[in-house]
Amino acid sequence: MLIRKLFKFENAHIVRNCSSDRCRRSIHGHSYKVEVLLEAHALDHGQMVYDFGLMKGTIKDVIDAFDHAICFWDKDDAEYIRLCKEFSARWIALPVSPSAEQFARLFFVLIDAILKQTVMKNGEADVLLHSVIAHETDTGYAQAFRDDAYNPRMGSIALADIVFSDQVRAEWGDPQLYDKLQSGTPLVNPDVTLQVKI
Ligand SMILES: Nc1nc2c(c(=O)[nH]1)N=C([C@H](O)[C@H](O)COP(=O)(O)OP(=O)(O)OP(=O)(O)O)CN2
Repeated sequence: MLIRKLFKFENAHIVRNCSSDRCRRSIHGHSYKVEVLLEAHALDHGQMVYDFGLMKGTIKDVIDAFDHAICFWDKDDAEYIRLCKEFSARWIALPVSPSAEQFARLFFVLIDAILKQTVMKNGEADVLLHSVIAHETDTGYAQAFRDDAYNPRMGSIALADIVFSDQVRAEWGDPQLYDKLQSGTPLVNPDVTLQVKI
């Protein structure tokens, strides 16, 4: 069974080397919508694949980091990168270009790491990230599956190569969030008291 939760953020970028002229050499923004699809073959004690409420913890925090930020490819022109950092407190350096395709892959890698480190407390069984859909506009989206996220032919994405500005990190409920994610620190879900014996 699949469940899906939708997240939203506003973000600015340039996508170098693309065919669309407006896209490749003018900073522009999008109101992104990100669909996170989780898969399981059994249900938790609440008879859910994974409580939507739990997805509003670390998963939401990581996606929200991209809100009101500028993203740039770390291979972009050094002066452009310097100016992005100078004029925007919220910036994110990426190891890949910020196309819809790469956003879908980036979020897959980030959320996959979160789920792998999450200590589930309510009987959740084999919850896996199925795919991530990144809507760049109302009419265009990309969907990344596991094979895409870790496909070196599409560019390698390591957590250490996604760099969040100090301002982005400071605005997290837990400013150590990304350090914890990189070091494999367990992310423990809240304990649950069962009202009905099973
Ligand atoms: N496959 C992709 N194609 C394009 C991407 C992308 O990420 N993946 N990105 C862009 C630009 O960022 C552009 O801003 C969006 O392009 P487009 O869909 O053409 O935008 P419109 O606002 O013109 O959309 P309409 O709904 O068709 O008006 C370009 N291509």
